[in-house]
Amino acid sequence: MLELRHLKKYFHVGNTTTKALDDVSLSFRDKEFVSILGPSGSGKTTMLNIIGGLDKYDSGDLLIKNKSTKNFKDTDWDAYRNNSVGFIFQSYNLIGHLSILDNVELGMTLSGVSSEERTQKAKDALTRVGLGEHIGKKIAQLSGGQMQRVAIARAIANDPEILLADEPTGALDSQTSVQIMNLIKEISKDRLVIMVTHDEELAKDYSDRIVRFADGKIQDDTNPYDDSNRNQQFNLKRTKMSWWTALKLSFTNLKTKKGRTLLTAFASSIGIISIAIVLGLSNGFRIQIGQTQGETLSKFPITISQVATQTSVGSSITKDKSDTSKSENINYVIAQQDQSEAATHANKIDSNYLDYLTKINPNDSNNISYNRATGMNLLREVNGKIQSVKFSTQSDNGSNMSQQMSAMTGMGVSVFPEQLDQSKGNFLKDNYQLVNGEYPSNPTDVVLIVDKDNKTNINALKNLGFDVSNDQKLDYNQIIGTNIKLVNNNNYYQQLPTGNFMPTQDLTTAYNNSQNREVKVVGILKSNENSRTTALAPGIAYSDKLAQEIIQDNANSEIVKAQKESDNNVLTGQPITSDMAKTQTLAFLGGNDIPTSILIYTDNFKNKENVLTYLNRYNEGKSDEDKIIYTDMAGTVSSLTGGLMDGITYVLVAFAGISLVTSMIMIGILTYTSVIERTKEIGVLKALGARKSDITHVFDAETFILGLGSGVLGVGIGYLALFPINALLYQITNMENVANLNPVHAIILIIISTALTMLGGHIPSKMASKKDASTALRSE
Ligand SMILES: Nc1ncnc2c1ncn2[C@@H]1O[C@H](COP(=O)(O)OP(=O)(O)OP(=O)(O)O)[C@@H](O)[C@H]1O
Repeated sequence: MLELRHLKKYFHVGNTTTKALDDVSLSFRDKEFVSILGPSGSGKTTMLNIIGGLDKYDSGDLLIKNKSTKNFKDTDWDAYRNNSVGFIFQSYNLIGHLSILDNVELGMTLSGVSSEERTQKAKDALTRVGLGEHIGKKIAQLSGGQMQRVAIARAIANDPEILLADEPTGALDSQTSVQIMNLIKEISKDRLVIMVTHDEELAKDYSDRIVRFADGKIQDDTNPYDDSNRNQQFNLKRTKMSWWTALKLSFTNLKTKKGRTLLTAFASSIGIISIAIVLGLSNGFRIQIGQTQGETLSKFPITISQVATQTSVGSSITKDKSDTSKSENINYVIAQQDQSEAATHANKIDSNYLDYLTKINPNDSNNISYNRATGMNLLREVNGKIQSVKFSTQSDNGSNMSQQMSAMTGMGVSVFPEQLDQSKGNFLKDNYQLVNGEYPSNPTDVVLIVDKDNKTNINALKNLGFDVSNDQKLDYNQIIGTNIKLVNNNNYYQQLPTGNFMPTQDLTTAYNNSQNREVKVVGILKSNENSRTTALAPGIAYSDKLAQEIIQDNANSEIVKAQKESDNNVLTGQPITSDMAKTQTLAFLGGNDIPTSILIYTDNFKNKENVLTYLNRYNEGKSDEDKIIYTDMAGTVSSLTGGLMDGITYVLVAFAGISLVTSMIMIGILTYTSVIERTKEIGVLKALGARKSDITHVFDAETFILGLGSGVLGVGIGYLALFPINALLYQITNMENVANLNPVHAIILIIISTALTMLGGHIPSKMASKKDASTALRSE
């Protein structure tokens, strides 16, 4: 069965060498009860450990069923310990945090015996050792003798061929010792039992054979055996601990020290808590800033006018850096263009550029509004009388052209933005709420914009033909449904014999012309409370489509043709002095479809950046003269806040991250302590056949539980902490629910916490797995 051939095991400590086994040769029968006797330190335990595969020999050979173990790998030893050997120790070596049944089942759990079978076997073994009635007890509730019985049950549960007992009665009174010896004696009937003892009497009374040891050598053998049976087969079944067993072992272990585990989980969750709060705050602020950005930016669109001021173009105005100091030595003056004059730039907006703008990515900006200097020939019937009206907030009731034109340029225009992608929201619906009527659906639908108190510009109403005085109230239905006829140039202007044109005197005929378009006030809108956009000024607002249709109608009208040919204004007869003035006059008459200004609205800084990049790309490779210069009033402020927010978040997360690393180190220390505390358990597990990696798993499982626990705890507390933080912020800033933790961030944090703690605990786990089984078992 077992044969030791010239086995040597020396221990070297400092300069001294202890010959624990000094050329020991010994053979054992398949079934016998052998007692090893000898003085303390003679090498008995060492031999037992080597036979059990807990310790390695230096030289010689150990043959198991005639198979040499010289080339055994760790996994072979693990399997041998698990399948073939059962251990009984003087100090029982039970795992205190497991139940009696779990202790007995542990070895079978390692070798993958099914759960029913191993419970059955464990119960059988416990019955056999006389503990059938005590199965429900905890280890700590047992007497010494009972503990040793559990240990014996554990050793024989899987029916090993060899039972190794190291002073099994050493800690028991004589009466209990007899009971235990009887039990072992009975067990030895069908297997090899090797027992180390100091007790001569017990050895003589119970064993079949006594081997005496002294100084690592065999002194005497009462019943030597010459192993001649060479036909025995030796087979090993590999062991493997499942993750579930590892988790269970660690979980029950953690349960025994609840207080410490909870405190540790809490301490290491502090890092997670702080990161959760920082992320929640920055996430919330980001959303708030996003909203504010949207609001601010729709107030400050990117503006492209026919005449631009160049302050926004870095390259155009360069400062002379050199001549700042030596003004005393200068004897000349410098002629220089006026700053404001130098800063103006005529943008050559043409159909090319307009095309380019329609290709802006709708995700960056979906709303572009065009202001055209087109005049509108509008007529309305008021109290049975046809009168000329207009969409303007100018007070002058006359038809002064330059005033009309100026009303249509710059901020506060009354053209609502065009959408590049109709499917992506609706500027009016998103930013304006309906006070009455409906949102416009046709190009000829116009709306009246009012402020939050339902006030609108009195001139807008007067110019529409309403006879109103300041603070007068008008019913919604007086305004909604107002019909206005839009007359084309040919039907509106008549040519005088002088060649000049003038509006027709017969307004009724013009009003009733079937070619007229019918414009209708369909709704009253005010800006959403949370949007606060003021893109549209109080007064009438209409779509750019309407302006475009007018231009289409009038592009080839008589008056436009005449104006194109004439150097005089065909309405006033006055000479036109500049190209600019001519363009403007033509535009007013509908002879020019180039907008006077274009406003591009974006929702946030990133999109705005993208749009600006897109606009800059148009200028690439163009001469200064041909460049189109835009104005971005909100630009500087916005990039500043965006960057600042990012910066603050990074710094705070970095600080919080430090505490995360601290907790990782803490978990490392804790696992290390746990490894020290559980050294005995590691020894037991190894004695039962656990592999190195199984031991690592047990401790990895422990850190996994801790990491997951502290992650969940941290995120949970983080979420809770956001409530008082939000309440505080509400008091300070009046903003509701600012802090707001993204669930994705929460999950990532839990994963990070688990991963980091496992990382922190992995080194001690590895150390644990490397622990020498015999040393581990010797530890107290
Ligand atoms: N890990 C070790 N490192 C150094 N020396 C060791 C180690 N293990 C055992 N020894 C030494 O080897 C010798 C044999 O020890 P062993 O434990 O086998 O003796 P023993 O006969 O079982 O003694 P006891 O009856 O007191 O248990 C002793 O001198 C002991 O100090």
